Amino acid sequence: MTTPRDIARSSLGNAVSYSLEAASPTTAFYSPPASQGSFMAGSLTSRTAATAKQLKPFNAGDIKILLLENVNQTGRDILAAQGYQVEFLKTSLPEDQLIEKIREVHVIGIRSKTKLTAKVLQEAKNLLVVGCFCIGTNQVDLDYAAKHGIAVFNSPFANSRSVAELVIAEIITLARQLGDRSLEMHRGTWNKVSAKCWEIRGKTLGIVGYGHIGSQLSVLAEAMGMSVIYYDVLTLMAIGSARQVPTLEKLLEEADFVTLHVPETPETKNLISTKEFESMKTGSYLINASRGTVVDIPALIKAMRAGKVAGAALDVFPHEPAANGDYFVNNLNTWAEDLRGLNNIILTPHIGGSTEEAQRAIGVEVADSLVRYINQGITLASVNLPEVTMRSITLDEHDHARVIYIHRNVPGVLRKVNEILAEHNVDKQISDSKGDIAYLMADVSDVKTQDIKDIRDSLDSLNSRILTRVLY
Ligand SMILES: NC(=O)C1=CN([C@@H]2O[C@H](COP(=O)(O)OP(=O)(O)OC[C@H]3O[C@@H](n4cnc5c(N)ncnc54)[C@H](O)[C@@H]3O)[C@@H](O)[C@H]2O)C=CC1
Ligand SMILES: O=C(O)CCC(=O)C(=O)O
Repeated sequence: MTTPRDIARSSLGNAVSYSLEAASPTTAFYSPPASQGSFMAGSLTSRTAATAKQLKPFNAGDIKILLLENVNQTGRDILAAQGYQVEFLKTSLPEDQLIEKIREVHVIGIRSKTKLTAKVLQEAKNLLVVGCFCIGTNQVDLDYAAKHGIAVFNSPFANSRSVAELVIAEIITLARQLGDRSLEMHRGTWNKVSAKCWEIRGKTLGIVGYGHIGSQLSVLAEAMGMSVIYYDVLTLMAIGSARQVPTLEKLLEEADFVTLHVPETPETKNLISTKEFESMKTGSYLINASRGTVVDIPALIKAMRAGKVAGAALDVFPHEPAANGDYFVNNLNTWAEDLRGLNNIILTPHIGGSTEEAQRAIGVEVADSLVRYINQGITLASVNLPEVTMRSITLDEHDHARVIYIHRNVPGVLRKVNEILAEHNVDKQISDSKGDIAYLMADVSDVKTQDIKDIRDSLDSLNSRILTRVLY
């Protein structure tokens, strides 16, 4: 069934199909300015596409991109170098304003705060793709997006090291009560104490979630003389001398410092609550730089007041404000003032991944993924669509077109698609599925402008269709 979104998105395609002849020879080729789109190792897009033909599903200038949450300059440059229209905002937007804006755009770039729920996405009639300029993708309804042919990309590990380094800093800061001493000095109080201040050498670090961040942290912690144990739902190879433990309870019973590096899922909601605090060693410490929902904060407050937990560092919270300002109060999270009143607690505004290095690398990685997807339909690194890639159509290949057909994964689709493509020479074709959704890409030759419209119209008429794009 054709939805308003499909009509809006294909009308972009139609509008541009007819502008094919009007495209100037230079705009038909991919040649971003050398000064743009590269940082350090450089943008993948600008490195790999030199001899590739830039496929024209549209005039690049028709593509509207909204970048929220202060996406790094590197990413903005790569997208602007393509000639897309890029609107940039430093903050995220409240839902009503987001809905207004998202109706207009083909691409949205966000970080962790912008919630792309089904309610928001259903208003996004033109949206082709979402770029999460971060690791976490829990803020996007990935399933809804896939079912409506909206690809989602993220940066799976460019900020892992930054988070791991922050956690190392926090372990020492908590062990030495540095936060409290510093606050006292700022207030003019000299308070030289050693009671309950510790070296971290020889202490046990318990890592919950031994993925990119957890395993990186494991290496750093061992280098500083800590013993590392970890708990993960998967059996994972231990790095160095680290040791996997079979249950969360076992980890909590053994660790002096517990640090959380799991994604936000229904299973990780309140993963650490009253029962888990009871299992922890008296005088141990908790660090959470994963997602705010993973810790039951009222239970943490109780455990800290009771002396069970000697210190905590929280970088993430169940409700985080959309912009910087004086927002960390009870209006946002009912327990905010209780938390602020505790001793030896480090509270940071979700800055785990906020380093120049991480943000620059993320900007390049995600912008490259977006450009590849918009211009060539390549889904490599997509988190919600099957990962499909094919070599580019080259400048020598005239009258070639790339057909992309996102469809429901039901029997008989390939036969019908190939009947439609049969009048042309299919040079290469690939198809893959992920759950209910399949992604087919075919490069066909001997295709004239009128054929492009016919191919798209025929594919659009199939009832398995989610989205058709023909790039040429
Ligand atoms: N504070 C910040 O600025 C940042 C926070 N993050 C958060 O950190 C999380 C972890 O990041 P990565 O290490 O890159 O993710 P990852 O996907 O590489 O690793 C997560 C690990 O957690 C494990 N896991 C999942 N559910 C679990 C459960 N119930 N119990 C135990 N283990 C479980 C997985 O098997 C996996 O090994 C992200 O999902 C994100 O939410 C990521 C980057 C920056
Ligand atoms: O830097 C950000 O805004 C988000 C960092 C984060 O939590 C992530 O990458 O998942």
